[in-house]
Amino acid sequence: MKAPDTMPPHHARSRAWLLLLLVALLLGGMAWGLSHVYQEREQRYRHQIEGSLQAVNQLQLRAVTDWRARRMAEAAALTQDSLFARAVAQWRGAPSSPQQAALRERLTILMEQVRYTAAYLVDAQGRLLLDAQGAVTGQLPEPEQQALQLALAQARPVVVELRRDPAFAFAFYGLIAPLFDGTRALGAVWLLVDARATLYPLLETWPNHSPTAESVLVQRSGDEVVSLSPLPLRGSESGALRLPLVQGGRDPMAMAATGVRGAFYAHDYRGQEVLAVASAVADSPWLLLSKVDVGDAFTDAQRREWLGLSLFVSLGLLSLGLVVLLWQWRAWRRERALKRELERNLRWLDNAQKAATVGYFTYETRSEAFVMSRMASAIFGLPDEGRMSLRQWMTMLHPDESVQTLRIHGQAMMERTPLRTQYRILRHGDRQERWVEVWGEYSQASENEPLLMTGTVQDITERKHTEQQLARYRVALEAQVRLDPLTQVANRLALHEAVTQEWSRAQREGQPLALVMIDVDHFKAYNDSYGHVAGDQCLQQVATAMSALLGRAGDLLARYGGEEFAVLLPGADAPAAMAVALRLQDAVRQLALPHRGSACCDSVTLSMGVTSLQAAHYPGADAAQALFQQADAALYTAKQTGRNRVVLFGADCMQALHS
Ligand SMILES: Nc1nc2c(ncn2[C@@H]2O[C@H](COP(=O)(O)OP(=O)(O)OP(=O)(O)O)[C@@H](O)[C@H]2O)c(=O)[nH]1
Repeated sequence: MKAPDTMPPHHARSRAWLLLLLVALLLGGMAWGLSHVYQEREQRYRHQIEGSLQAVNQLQLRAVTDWRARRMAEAAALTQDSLFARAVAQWRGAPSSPQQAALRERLTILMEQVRYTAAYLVDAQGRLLLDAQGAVTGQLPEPEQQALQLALAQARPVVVELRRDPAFAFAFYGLIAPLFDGTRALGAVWLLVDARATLYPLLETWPNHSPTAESVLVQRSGDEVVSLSPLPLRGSESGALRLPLVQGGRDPMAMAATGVRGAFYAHDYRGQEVLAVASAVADSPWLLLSKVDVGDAFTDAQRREWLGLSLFVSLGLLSLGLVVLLWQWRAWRRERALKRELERNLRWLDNAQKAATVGYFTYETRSEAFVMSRMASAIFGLPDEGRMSLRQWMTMLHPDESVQTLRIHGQAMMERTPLRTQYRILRHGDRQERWVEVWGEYSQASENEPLLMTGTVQDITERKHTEQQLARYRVALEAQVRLDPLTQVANRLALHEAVTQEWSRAQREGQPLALVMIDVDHFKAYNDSYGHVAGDQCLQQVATAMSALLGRAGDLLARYGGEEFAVLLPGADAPAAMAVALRLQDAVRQLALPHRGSACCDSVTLSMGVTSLQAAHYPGADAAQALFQQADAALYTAKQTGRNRVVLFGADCMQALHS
């Protein structure tokens, strides 16, 4: 099965960081771009707003200047009106009603056409003579009196600047137009303009309605600055606003009075931050101040700006959201594919575990707990909960192997070597004894991470049973291989192995080793007399009798071949071996097996050759052959010297040995 195409965790982590960095850079770039655009546009709007306020100011300035010029021109025209002057001179010389009526009419026309509030004819001393209604009495107020003298002296109209006078309920603007009859000063016409009617409306022309916009005419008066026109934002407060220049600070009126011109920012009499434009009205002491609250002026611009920006930001966020959505969607799809792959693999692994009865587990050294797969839990006879504590596991170990198992586990953990072990457990639930084989490896992701062992566990109970049966069978088989089938004593192979083994031991321990070679006398004749089957039985009886006699550990009776036997006697010196041999001979004699074919006796007899060697005197393994040769030579001598006897190897046997 193809493994899912997964990415190593550190690669996935670094990719996530890279992505985060990119997003941060993108957002940072966007923020920088936005603030840059915002600042630039704010600057542009600021200039626009300042420009538009300046334009309004200029417009109003032009209107006010024109208004003054027109007034002056009209006054000049009156001064130049020689007909009117002559009429005044005649009326002064000889006052008559028709002439007075003509003069009144002229004054009325003047008021109606040029919208003067009042027009008085005064004499050269400033006494009031006539107005549009008729004759009047009184004296020019002081400022007008001074203006009259100046006008008469200069022979041209003189302005009496806008002011309030207790005699009038309104602020008024006055002009003194001197009249001359030739070079004789006749007096003057005092023209009064109610500023409310024609001047103030000029300051209310604003292209855009702004609740905080206002224009005001101001004039410096000594150390003060005085408002000449109403301030709508002052509300109900009436009268002129007077502001000492030393306290003016950043008041726009004070700043204008001290020479600031153009657009500037200030704090007005309400304490509001305002954008103001100040300009001087030509040929007058007036200053025109137009202002608007900064907050108000910029609100609209900001609203438009924010709208633009929010559209931009919304678009940015929308595209970012779309990218994130796309990314999420792709991640979700990839995750779903991986999940499916993982589920397939887990199913496959589960099936594989079931088929192989292999479970997998993880052992966490920090929590001292095994986290196990379903199959591993089943092997340990636990419910399908997937966890087993170290203590729980230890109590399951078979008492015979628990120490060794713990030692092997501990060693693998200490040395970080692969763990390969088999041990028995006693399951708690069903009390069954099971064999398990565990393969595991310890690992540690980093210094700070806990040591972890992952591995597999397999139930090998059946395999173990089979192995044990095989072992038993093998032992039995091996025993069979070394057993003589007829007599059930050891065969020649077993004898040779025993001789080699005992010879080595005898050499190590410095002990003697004795061998007795035994031959049934005239056995051919026995077969001939009683038959081969009887011969077999005879051999069996002889073997059984001799076997019953040998009781010492290590003593071995073997059938050497045919009717020949051998007895190996570890630790027996020559006399001891002789004694055993004689007892064996006696045991067979006592069987009293009839043997009519024997030339030496009526019953079955044995001939024996005995030898005992001190192994230390024969270095080298092959020297064991000497044992056989000597025993054989002794047996040969026994046969040669009449049979039914025991001969100890000695000098008399040497000839047989050599032959
Ligand atoms: N019944 C039986 N006879 C066997 C067996 N093995 C060997 N023999 C017989 O034992 C006889 C041995 O004869 P020989 O070697 O001539 O020796 P012997 O007749 O005993 O004469 P001596 O040894 O000189 O006393 C042979 O006839 C073999 O056939 C066996 O397993 N069963």
